[in-house]
Amino acid sequence: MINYQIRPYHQILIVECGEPLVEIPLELFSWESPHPYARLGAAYGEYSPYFLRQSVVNCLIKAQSYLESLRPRWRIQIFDAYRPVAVQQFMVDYSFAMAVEERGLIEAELTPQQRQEIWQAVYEIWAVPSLDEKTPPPHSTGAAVDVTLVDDGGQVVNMGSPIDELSERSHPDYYANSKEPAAPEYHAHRQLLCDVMLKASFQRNPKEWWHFCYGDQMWAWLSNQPTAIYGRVP
Ligand SMILES: C[C@@H](N)C(=O)N[C@H](C)C(=O)O
Ligand SMILES: [Zn+2]
Repeated sequence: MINYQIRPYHQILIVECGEPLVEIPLELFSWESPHPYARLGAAYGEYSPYFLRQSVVNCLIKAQSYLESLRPRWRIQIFDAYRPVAVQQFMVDYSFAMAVEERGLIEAELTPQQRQEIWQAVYEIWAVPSLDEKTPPPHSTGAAVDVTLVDDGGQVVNMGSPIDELSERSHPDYYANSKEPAAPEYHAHRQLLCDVMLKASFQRNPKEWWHFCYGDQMWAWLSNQPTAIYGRVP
């Protein structure tokens, strides 16, 4: 295994609590249809991407209600939630192919160094599609959710970078010290999202402004819990 694929949260023991995956009550939230990864051809099988563990859905409902108390009629937009390992693999491969194309390269002609640099960029933000039960990708546990905000006029709020961008702009505090004129606005939006999610017991991925979790290994690691309560959904 290459170094950049090892995550510190993978050392956390999983004591699976057996809670079911349930459908997110989408009427309370904003969401995209068709789902962004399904549109690319990702196959979800038995569940849709809009499923999460029961307690995670409860937290998400709390976050929505905190948001409304601060910003009436604003909505949390659910970009992605449950993701089978096969979809994780599909998106990692897609992301690699896009990164090759953006660099003006051809996959069959990549040097080992180019290949390694691109995989490193991909795995900066994507979890490895591991089938090992001790190291599940966060979304395959039904404990992770990628979200943004929609304002009272129904517009997606500008966070300064799109979800899933392979760049430093994805770092939650990227705009905290930026000189860009709109930086304070972007940072405030990211903070608002983070505040309502953390108040509802989620933790935020230190590398992505949009990824939040409750009950998985990343959450346990970030909140100093001895164990995670959700492993890969069977
Ligand atoms: C890339 C993003 N959509 C995401 O979900 N990243 C985390 C780390 C993951 O792949 O689980
Ligand atoms: Zn995520």
